[in-house]
Amino acid sequence: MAVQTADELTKKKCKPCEGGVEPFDLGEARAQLEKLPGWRLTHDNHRIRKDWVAKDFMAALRFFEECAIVAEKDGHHPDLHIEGYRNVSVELWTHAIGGLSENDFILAAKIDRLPIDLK
Ligand SMILES: C[C@H](O)[C@H](O)[C@H]1CNC2=NC(N)=NC(=O)C2=N1
Repeated sequence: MAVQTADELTKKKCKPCEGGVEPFDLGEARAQLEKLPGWRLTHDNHRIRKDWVAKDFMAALRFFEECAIVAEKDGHHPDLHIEGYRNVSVELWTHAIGGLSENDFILAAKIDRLPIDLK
């Protein structure tokens, strides 16, 4: 998969995925992450994750709601983590293929455009 800019990714819509798609290999994932500041590989390079510190608990949950709206619109869903009432992380992977697909990078780029009240 050719590397896309964050802007190019935000212009795309996630495609329904029920398997049968080859996951990104490590090289492809690393190359695409260059265009997505703050995102890193986790879970043996099968997921991508980014962390924020929200202003407070409600700001964290408002951010999660924004993420949920984008996820539902695109039909692709993040794992959402909150610890210590305001430390939030979003983790993305394509469950149907047990690894990373273009959908994960599309959603990451869209999530980066969402409003969040930071600490
Ligand atoms: C048909 C539709 O694409 C699937 O049910 C979607 C729903 N949301 C999803 N979200 C994520 N992260 N991975 C999936 O494999 C997935 N599958």
